[in-house]
Amino acid sequence: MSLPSLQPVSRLTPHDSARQLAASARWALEQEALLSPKPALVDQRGQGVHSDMHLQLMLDSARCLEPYFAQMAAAAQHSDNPLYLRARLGLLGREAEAAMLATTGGVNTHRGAIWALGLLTAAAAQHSADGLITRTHSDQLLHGAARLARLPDPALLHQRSASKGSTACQRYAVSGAREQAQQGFPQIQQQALPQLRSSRQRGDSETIARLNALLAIMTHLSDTCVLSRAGMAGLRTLQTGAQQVLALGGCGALAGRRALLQLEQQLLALNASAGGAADLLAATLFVDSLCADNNNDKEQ
Ligand SMILES: CC(C)(COP(=O)(O)OP(=O)(O)OC[C@H]1O[C@@H](n2cnc3c(N)ncnc32)[C@H](O)[C@@H]1O)[C@@H](O)C(=O)NCCC(=O)NCCS
Ligand SMILES: Nc1ncnc2c1ncn2[C@@H]1O[C@H](COP(=O)(O)OP(=O)(O)OP(=O)(O)O)[C@@H](O)[C@H]1O
Repeated sequence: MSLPSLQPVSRLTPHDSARQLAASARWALEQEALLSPKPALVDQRGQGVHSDMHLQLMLDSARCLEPYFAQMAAAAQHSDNPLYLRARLGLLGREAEAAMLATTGGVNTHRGAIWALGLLTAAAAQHSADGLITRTHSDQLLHGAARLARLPDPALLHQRSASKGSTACQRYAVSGAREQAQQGFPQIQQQALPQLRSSRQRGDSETIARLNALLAIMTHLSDTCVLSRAGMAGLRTLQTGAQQVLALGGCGALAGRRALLQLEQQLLALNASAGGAADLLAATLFVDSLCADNNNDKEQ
């Protein structure tokens, strides 16, 4: 499952580049699902705490979302009215959620990921004028997605149904998936990308670098998946445990790996898993694969 290689730009039509961005978004979701061992999440070892999910379901879900990401990219290429584009993305995002639920038999495999990757795909497409995917800086891409996320979604002006995420945000007075995007994905910018790149630089394998990036996200994220299932005590356990793994040298060090497995046991006991952090890791891999400021030499 290798990263769809970026074609020589002169051969790309706008249609091709929208498809290529969508392929990269799907690739990022697949890489996140396959990455192992992720504490208490679905991975190649098993289901973690998710009795209703398994690896093949995550991969099927990623595949069914690809055409929606392509439509989001195409919408961004063809619209010069930001308000119209935001409305269109909301529509496509909800269609993508419906397709996901139809594919998985009603299981929420990727709701948060559709939101983050949808916005990032659209922002990347805005940088692909005339069909050329311009290699941009990650800050620019994250800020572009944030600008879109801050625009009003007309479908939500009059009614917004309560979600697990919004209920957790209110109950614990924290910000959730919506604010994470509106603020320019601070956990991607400040924790995940720097950790991914510093791990690579010190010679960690790509798998270890990605696991360390996931843990870096966990150290600061107010993950509403964890809050909904295990409350503030569960979130503290996650954040402290992730900090501990990184302080012990990360997942590539023996002490760090032991701490990671210990964290997993704690999360399993709490029935908690960091789905929001997993979504942001997929978004991180997508941004990293597109941006000129990466330093990766990927082993696939
Ligand atoms: C914004 C969304 C994610 C709503 O999120 P909300 O916080 O209300 O909670 P909900 O329980 O529906 O989903 C939250 C999901 O986000 C992820 N998540 C949890 N915590 C966080 C966090 N702090 N940061 C980022 N992601 C998180 C998890 O995967 C979780 O399952 C989304 O459902 C939405 O509004 N979709 C509409 C479609 C749309 O506008 N799309 C446009 C761009 S594609
Ligand atoms: N590898 C993964 N394993 C599990 N969840 C993941 C993974 N990658 C991303 N996620 C995210 O985690 C979320 C699922 O978490 P969770 O099961 O707590 O949510 P829910 O369906 O809203 O709640 P519940 O299962 O309690 O009804 C999905 O929206 C998905 O985006």
